[in-house]
Amino acid sequence: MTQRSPLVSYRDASIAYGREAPALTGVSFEVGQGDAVALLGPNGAGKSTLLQSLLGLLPTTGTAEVLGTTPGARASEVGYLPQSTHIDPDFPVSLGQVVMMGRYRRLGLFRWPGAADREVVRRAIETVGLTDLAKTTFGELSGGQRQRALLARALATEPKLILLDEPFNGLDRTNRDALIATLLRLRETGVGIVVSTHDLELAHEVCSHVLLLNGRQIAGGPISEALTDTALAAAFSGTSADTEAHGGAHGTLCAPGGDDADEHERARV
Ligand SMILES: Nc1ncnc2c1ncn2[C@@H]1O[C@H](COP(=O)(O)OP(=O)(O)OP(=O)(O)O)[C@@H](O)[C@H]1O
Repeated sequence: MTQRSPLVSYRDASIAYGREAPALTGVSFEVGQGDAVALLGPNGAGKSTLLQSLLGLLPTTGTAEVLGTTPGARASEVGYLPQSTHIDPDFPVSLGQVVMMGRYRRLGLFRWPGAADREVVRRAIETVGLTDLAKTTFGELSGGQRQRALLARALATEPKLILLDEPFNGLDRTNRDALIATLLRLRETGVGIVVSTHDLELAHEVCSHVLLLNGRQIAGGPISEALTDTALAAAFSGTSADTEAHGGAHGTLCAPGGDDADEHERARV
């Protein structure tokens, strides 16, 4: 893959769960270095399905390439932040150790981490702004801090591409701002991002591109062109009257940010 090749290239891709009819069809998009693509759509639209496909976990027909090859083939270079985690908060493991777990994906289980690996882990924790809490037990962190710690764990693999499944759900303003700053920094370093979200404000703040989904791709492209009220109405059929009532292009459902998670609900679609 050359430097200029896209990190992700999908052309008319369909994704199915086993032998069932495809959950998502007609997906065509690219992610270049430093691009961030917001996946928007109602519940059940196929956002998580597309992320699973990018991870190589679901059968995908059509053209589907991640890092120049079949999805899943270069899994250690793709970071993933799932909607929920299985780390038991009572398990006595520090934030730093959780992030080092991510590094083991890159090292393999049988290589002992060296100074360079510890430095990568330190930087990952610094990137998410949790250096002061590196020795704190994971269970003692707030929900938002845990989310940032898990992003640091994903960053410890030094991914070229990072996939995030609704990472902003329930975050307070401080953690939300920290996560946004982290994602913007990652974009500057050339990392590609695909993030599923219900949050239009976030899409505008973080993302360069958008895919509107509802069982199929409704629209896609640069956010300033593709995120129109018409496209939103088509994707969120049933809420189109509301959407139109708020008028204007470029995601005018966005509400100004508030100081707590409740206020963000107003910007959710
Ligand atoms: N494990 C599964 N087996 C079969 N079908 C599934 C499975 N998981 C999801 N689906 C179906 O795939 C479709 C897309 O679901 P998906 O979870 O990708 O939507 P989503 O956009 O991520 O929704 P949400 O915003 O609620 O997370 C839905 O019809 C859903 O029922």
